Amino acid sequence: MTAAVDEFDSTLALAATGRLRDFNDAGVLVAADIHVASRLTAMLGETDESVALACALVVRAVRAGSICLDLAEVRDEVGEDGAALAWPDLDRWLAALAASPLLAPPQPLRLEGNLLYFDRYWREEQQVEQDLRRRAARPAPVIPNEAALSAGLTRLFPDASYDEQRVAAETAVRQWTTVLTGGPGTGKTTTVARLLALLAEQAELAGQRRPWIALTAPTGKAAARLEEAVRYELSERLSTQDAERLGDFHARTLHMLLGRRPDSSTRFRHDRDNRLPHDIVVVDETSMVSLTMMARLLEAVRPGARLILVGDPDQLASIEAGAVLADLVAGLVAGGHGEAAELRTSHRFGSEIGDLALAVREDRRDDVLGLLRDGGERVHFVEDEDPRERLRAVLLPDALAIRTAAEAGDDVRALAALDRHRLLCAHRDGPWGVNHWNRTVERWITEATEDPLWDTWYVGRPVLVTANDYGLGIYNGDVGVTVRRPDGSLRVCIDSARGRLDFAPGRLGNVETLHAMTIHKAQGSQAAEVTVLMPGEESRLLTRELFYTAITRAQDKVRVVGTEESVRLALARRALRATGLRQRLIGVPDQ
Ligand SMILES: Nc1ncnc2c1ncn2[C@@H]1O[C@H](COP(=O)(O)OP(=O)(O)OP(=O)(O)O)[C@@H](O)[C@H]1O
Repeated sequence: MTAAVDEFDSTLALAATGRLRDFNDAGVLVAADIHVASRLTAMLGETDESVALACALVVRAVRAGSICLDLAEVRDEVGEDGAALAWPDLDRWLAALAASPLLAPPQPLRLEGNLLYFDRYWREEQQVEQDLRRRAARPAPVIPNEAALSAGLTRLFPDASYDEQRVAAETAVRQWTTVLTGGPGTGKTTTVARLLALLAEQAELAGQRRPWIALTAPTGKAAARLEEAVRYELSERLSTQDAERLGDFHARTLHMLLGRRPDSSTRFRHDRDNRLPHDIVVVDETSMVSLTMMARLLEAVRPGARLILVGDPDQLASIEAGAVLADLVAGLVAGGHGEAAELRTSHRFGSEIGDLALAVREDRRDDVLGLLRDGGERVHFVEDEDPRERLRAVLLPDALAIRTAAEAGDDVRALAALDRHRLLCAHRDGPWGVNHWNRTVERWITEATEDPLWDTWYVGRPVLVTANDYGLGIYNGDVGVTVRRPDGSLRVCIDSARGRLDFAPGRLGNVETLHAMTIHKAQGSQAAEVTVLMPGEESRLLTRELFYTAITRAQDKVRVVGTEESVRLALARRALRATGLRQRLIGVPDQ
């Protein structure tokens, strides 16, 4: 007996036949993968089923954030779902592809070893590689006076606690492109601020003008944090002379720095023909930069400008395709194109969160569980079978504090209350998802206040902006609170990169309630306290990178709610993405 087909299941391509149909029925391919493959093969007259399958699997790979499909690995990567399927023999598959019209001009697909790409990503990867190689091939920056550099390094990185940072800064001074990596609180921003002071001093010694600096990050929130942290370091910790040498600067999102164009979302005003004028470009949260944005950035940076890419390669990669930072760290060094500068020591208060992050990163499972269970004041593990009461005790007081401040029209206090804590979920739906917990917190507020919260917009509703709105000046990732004004009307106060902005609720289209948020959306932001809800053990999203990203959002305290099994599973599963950039930079052809 055959299983009944659900005609309304949007993942099923009912018109598909043969192998594509089998892969669709097994849940490996969805309808969209098959539609793209069917159209491309039909347009170019390709009749070989294995080529259509490869094409559909490339769409699937890109959907999951990969740049390309690794034909040799895909069967293992699909795992159990594909165990009973008829996979093509690798050599025959490669031969069929090599002979396919899809790989003849205009070449919608490109084959590189075992890696199959859509043309666009192949070009972008090639461009990133070539631009990086070109930058590495330039003569190293001239150091006007070695003794002065040494004195500057000692002055700005004075004692043993700065040893790692001093080495990183010296590495950066001597090359055009630097990748500065480190986990939470390892002093990346401190190093950047002091490195900028050092570079400004070097420019002065060489009789050059004050360097023109661009500070940027993929999100408005991350850009604002970078600017604030660099400003703090310069004004509170460094000399007036250092601060004056640097002059004024503002951080902007990468999109804003490159200059948006009304006619394109992937092309910018600054490109190879109209380079950025800056002498130093610092990019924070580089793990969130997609391959496409890295390609656009590299073509826009002047060859003689320094590029400093800062980030944590162990975090989740960009939402869009690519794993650029991790590829750069592995590829640049192994390919001999420059040194990565790695910071390992956490400097933030008690280092429990840093220790936990390091144990997660290094997959030391027993240590991770030990730290979760005996992590002291800053790390908590909630293993209750039903954690609702414990969560209520944490979440409701915060929600009520936001509401009280919002009722009083005090947006500053409401936003401060909102920033105190974040509840992070892996999923949007399901019992451990954002939607469920947003509703749960709203129900608790109703029970506590007897306000039924009928309307979408209520006093104290915290919101997350989910798309850039250049007209309003608010960006994906900005957060806000709905407050009552003295005339009784509701306004939404948003903490944006341009300061606090205030809108009538009706003007905001792309926002969602923020009693809980997904870990993916929390990338690039931090809160004093973070509670992480581990998803059920069957969740495919549960990976080491997801868990690491979640716990490293916490500045003071992290609470993990889940089971030992869910933690062990998270550590065991990797969110790996297929890309060819690492191998290209190393220069070893794929096997
Ligand atoms: N060498 C040092 N000695 C003592 N404290 C330091 C040192 N370097 C940085 N710090 C302090 O440690 C804290 C974290 O530093 P910083 O913000 O530079 O780290 P980060 O790696 O940028 O952190 P994030 O996780 O936010 O990206 C700051 O309070 C900073 O002042």
